Amino acid sequence: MSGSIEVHGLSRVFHTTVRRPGVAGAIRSLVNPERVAKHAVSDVTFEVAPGELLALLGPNGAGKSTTIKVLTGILTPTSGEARVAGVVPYQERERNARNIGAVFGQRTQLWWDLPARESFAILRDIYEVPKAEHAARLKEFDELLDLSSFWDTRVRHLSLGQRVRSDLAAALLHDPQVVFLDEPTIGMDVVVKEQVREFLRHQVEQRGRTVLLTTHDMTEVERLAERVVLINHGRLVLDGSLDEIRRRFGSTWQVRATLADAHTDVVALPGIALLRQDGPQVVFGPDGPEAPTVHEALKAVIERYEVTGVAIDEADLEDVMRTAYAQAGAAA
Ligand SMILES: Nc1ncnc2c1ncn2[C@@H]1O[C@H](COP(=O)(O)OP(=O)(O)OP(=O)(O)O)[C@@H](O)[C@H]1O
Repeated sequence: MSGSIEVHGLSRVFHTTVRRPGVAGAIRSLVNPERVAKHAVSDVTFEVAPGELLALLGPNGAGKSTTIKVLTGILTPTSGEARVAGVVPYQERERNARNIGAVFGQRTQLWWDLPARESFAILRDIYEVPKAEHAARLKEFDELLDLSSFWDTRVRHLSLGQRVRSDLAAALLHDPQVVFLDEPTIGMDVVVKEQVREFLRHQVEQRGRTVLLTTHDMTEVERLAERVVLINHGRLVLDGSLDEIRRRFGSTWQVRATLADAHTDVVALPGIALLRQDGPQVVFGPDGPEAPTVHEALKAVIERYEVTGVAIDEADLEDVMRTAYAQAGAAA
């Protein structure tokens, strides 16, 4: 489908040789190398709808970059299949390259010794973008990313934040439907991070681009993604909303309410336990694995009781993800 990402039963195994210890071991490794198989991605299936931003999450070494490399046509899967905007990326690399933009936060795709603006012009020629279209898009990107203050400086002299903003513009100048971002804001200061997030939101909401994002920054996930796919040890552990992740792994919220009438008979609600009552002050918490999210609980409490004030305490997403990774790791 146009603009969608489809991944079905995707697996990628890397074969590496291990060196045996000691001199004798090294000689034996040369004569008879010991090969080990690393299952970087195992039977992963998910889809991203056109115009959706999905965060692909997981601890270091989970298989996120390997998945993105297959989807950008850099790697061929060992088994399973993938389609990006209807194209099998590793079979039709050039066609796929026209439909996608990719930014890898850890390395640049720009010409190191050229000013970014010259790289943009080269990319315009490579992708055969009409001049007026290119100029209009560059103007839009400049307004959002403030590129003109540094686009005449050689890329090797740019700060990290300036370089990644240039990379983002370069990746999107040919107007791709699908964008892959592998840790785009890694190492950036908070102001530039926010600018980049605003830009990405604009690209999804106003331009309808499909974005697959990997990040270890949970604030980024909260700001940008409605849906996340969580992988660990190469296997898909969860595909759902942030609320579902919170519900499964972050059951540490509390809803504190002040009742209008201190004599109200307070009872537990479905999935919500009454933790404490002290006169008009009542505290509710989650009851069991099927407990609602803190926002659903808040709604249930104020619908059921007449209250003069409420407050919520919520586990932050970093804590929730730590629990998710630990539990997923144990299960994998
Ligand atoms: N070319 C390769 N050869 C051998 N093993 C590899 C290769 N590329 C990746 N791996 C292994 O595959 C696993 C998944 O790596 P990948 O880079 O996809 O993880 P990741 O989720 O992107 O991690 P991070 O968050 O640290 O970037 C790791 O164990 C890694 O060592």
